[in-house]
Amino acid sequence: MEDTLRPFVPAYHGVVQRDEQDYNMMDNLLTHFDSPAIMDCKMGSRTYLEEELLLARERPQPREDMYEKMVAVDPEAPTFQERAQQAVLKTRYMQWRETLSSTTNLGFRIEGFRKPNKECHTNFKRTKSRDQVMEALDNFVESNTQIVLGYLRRLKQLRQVLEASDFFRTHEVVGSSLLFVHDWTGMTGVWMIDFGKTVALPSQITLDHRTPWVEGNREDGYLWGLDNLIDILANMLPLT
Ligand SMILES: O=P(O)(O)O[C@H]1[C@H](O)[C@@H](OP(=O)(O)O)[C@H](OP(=O)(O)O)[C@@H](OP(=O)(O)O)[C@H]1O
Ligand SMILES: Nc1ncnc2c1ncn2[C@@H]1O[C@H](COP(=O)(O)OP(=O)(O)O)[C@@H](O)[C@H]1O
Repeated sequence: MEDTLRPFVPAYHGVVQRDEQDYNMMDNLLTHFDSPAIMDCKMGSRTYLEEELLLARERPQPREDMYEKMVAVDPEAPTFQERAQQAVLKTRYMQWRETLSSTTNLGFRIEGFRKPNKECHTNFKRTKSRDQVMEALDNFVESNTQIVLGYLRRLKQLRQVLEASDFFRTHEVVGSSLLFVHDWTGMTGVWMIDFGKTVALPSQITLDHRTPWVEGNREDGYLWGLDNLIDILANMLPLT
């Protein structure tokens, strides 16, 4: 990854083997915080790669585990055929999760957060509207304006860097998260994590990450989501 993005990703220290398993070594982003609050926001308007969609068409592999996860949230969600199979395709499950949450309408969703007292909040599968998202963010920052300002500053810097980045322009970035961290001293940080589904584009394609996705254009809605996230945080500030 290029130099300009380096302050926004954990430093990577290669692969290590433990008990015949490979592990990616990277900096612990929580090191300099004191009892931090942590939030994971999954960015983008789409959470599966275009190549996953093609594969699902060529070799459909219905998933029973995803059917179970689906009915646990909404017993009415499966179609007649899915009910008969007691299984759903991964892309169908992912699309259902996207429309249920704010991924489709805002281009990001809250996956979960942990408060400094270690209380975990992970029940955001149906957190969809602007107001619902704002309420959850306000809970995370405990209505602290200084924390919101710190996050806004950092997110605006990240947006500037991403808009000018050749790496970003030439990669489809799907399922990647922003990790938000703050503590009682008022220190804040935001980093990009989880690049498991970040793929280089063919040389003739570049993305602006804002144009709506239609199959084939590879757009992922990352910057559109970041715009919405910045806008929502800015609207949480008291009027001056
Ligand atoms: O969040 P829930 O509803 O449980 O669904 C999960 C997440 O979407 C995972 O993405 P992430 O790891 O980014 O959170 C995804 O892994 P992938 O990133 O591999 O697609 C899982 O797919 P499977 O690993 O195939 O089950 C899927 O089951
Ligand atoms: N460099 C890091 N420093 C501290 N915590 C991290 C770091 N990377 C990931 N995490 C924590 O681990 C969680 C899962 O990370 P992620 O990269 O999404 O892994 P996975 O794809 O296995 O879910 C994040 O939400 C965050 O809380």
